[in-house]
Amino acid sequence: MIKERGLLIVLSGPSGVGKGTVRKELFSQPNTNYEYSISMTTRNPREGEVDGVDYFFKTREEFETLIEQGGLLEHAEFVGNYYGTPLAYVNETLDAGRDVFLEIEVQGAAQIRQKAPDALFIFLAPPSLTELKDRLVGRGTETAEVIAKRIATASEELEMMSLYDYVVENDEVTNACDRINAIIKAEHCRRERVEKRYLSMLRGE
Ligand SMILES: Nc1ncnc2c1ncn2[C@@H]1O[C@H](COP(=O)(O)OP(=O)(O)OP(=O)(O)O)[C@@H](O)[C@H]1O
Ligand SMILES: Nc1nc2c(ncn2[C@@H]2O[C@H](COP(=O)(O)O)[C@@H](O)[C@H]2O)c(=O)[nH]1
Repeated sequence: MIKERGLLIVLSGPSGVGKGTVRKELFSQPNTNYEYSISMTTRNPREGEVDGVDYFFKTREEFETLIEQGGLLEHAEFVGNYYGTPLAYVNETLDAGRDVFLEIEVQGAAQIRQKAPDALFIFLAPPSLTELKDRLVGRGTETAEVIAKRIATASEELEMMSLYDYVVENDEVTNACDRINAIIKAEHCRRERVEKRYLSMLRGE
């Protein structure tokens, strides 16, 4: 029997909305049934960030070589730094029948929409623009200049919301996680139904 390929789950949304916070909460839950794909970036590590855990930190030269070699499923330049998803890890994990969870910005998500339209696309939205700004400033990890650039980019990012399968408001982290888990569960049920229908059609039933 052919092993069913895993589901590619893409969580995206503007900088500061809480993607990382929600993702960490999802992965801390006992029954999490998907694998996190660690991204590559040329950004400098923040205090406490660990290479190979939070990101694979690369130089621009290393990153550009990876692009040339076709080693990335998607990549984007975001506020002066490259970010990208390693292709081999995603393919190997999906081929093994495991779901893969990506936490990426919107340009990368749009590339995946082209390459893997059967992925599940979830947009994490802020309760308001003011709250988004407050979260970005409150995190305190970027300079005022970088925060301003990220906020300026956020308006364009919010315009991409309608291209997603689902929009989840991140009002409270636990609520957002419950909604995301419910969406993933529903998507699995939907795929099972489609597969059953297809198989019974093949059998001429
Ligand atoms: N539901 C929430 N309510 C209040 N604060 C939140 C919520 N979710 C996240 N935050 C806070 O907002 C800030 C930004 O969150 P986080 O770093 O997870 O965002 P992000 O979308 O991953 O950002 P980036 O795209 O820049 O990496 C953090 O200080 C986090 O603690
Ligand atoms: N297109 C991609 N975007 C990614 C990836 N990994 C993270 N990100 C997104 O970049 C911004 C900035 O991240 P930060 O850690 O500097 O705050 C944020 O929206 C991330 O979600 C990736 O592989 N590809």
